[in-house]
Amino acid sequence: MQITRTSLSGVLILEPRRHGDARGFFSESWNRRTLLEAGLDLPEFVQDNHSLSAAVDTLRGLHFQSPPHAQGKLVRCGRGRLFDVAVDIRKGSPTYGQWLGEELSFENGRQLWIPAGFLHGFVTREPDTEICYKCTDHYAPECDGAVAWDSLGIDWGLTGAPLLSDKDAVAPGFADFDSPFIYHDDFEYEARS
Ligand SMILES: Cc1cn([C@H]2C[C@H](O)[C@@H](COP(=O)(O)OP(=O)(O)O[C@H]3O[C@@H](C)C(=O)[C@@H](O)[C@H]3O)O2)c(=O)[nH]c1=O
Repeated sequence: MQITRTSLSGVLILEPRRHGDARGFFSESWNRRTLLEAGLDLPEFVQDNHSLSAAVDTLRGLHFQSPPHAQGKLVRCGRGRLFDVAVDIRKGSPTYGQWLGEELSFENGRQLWIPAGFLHGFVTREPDTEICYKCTDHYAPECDGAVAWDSLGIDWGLTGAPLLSDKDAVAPGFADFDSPFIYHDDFEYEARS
């Protein structure tokens, strides 16, 4: 398991080992003990999500759930290829309002750990792309929120107009967004030697 820090404290790239053989590969896509041994103690996951986006340039986001149902998400791509985006919305964070994007694909098996306190969204780069993510809290529609995908200057790498949900098409811009999250400095991951 390779764990890599990113430009946003708390957001990590995880690359589980793939055991290839004549049949294909085997990979432990989630193993709490392996991560603990690597020095990473993630919160408990209570819900797994899986969605299919049929068309290229399907864009879902940018989403969050407010406390008390804030969600950390461990994201991977089950099929196809997508560009996954996290935006720091922790008030007082040195990187507040900054975003990062990572390509997650079936091919690269990469995962993105996005703690609570971030917006999350993605755009598909291949047809019939599937995303799978583990969440640290249950779906709570009353705490569900969205920020307009095009209000943060994110380079989504679109090839045409994005396909959006009705909800995402009318989401408020980041300038009008009052984040419910406060920064606290305990997001650093220290690899154990
Ligand atoms: C998110 C969610 C939706 N639903 C329902 C509500 C609705 O009828 C249908 C589709 O919901 P949405 O349009 O919100 O789905 P979607 O736009 O895919 O929402 C997801 O986007 C990505 C970027 C995230 O980070 C997720 O947390 C989630 O917000 O599924 C659930 O039953 N459970 C859930 O956990």
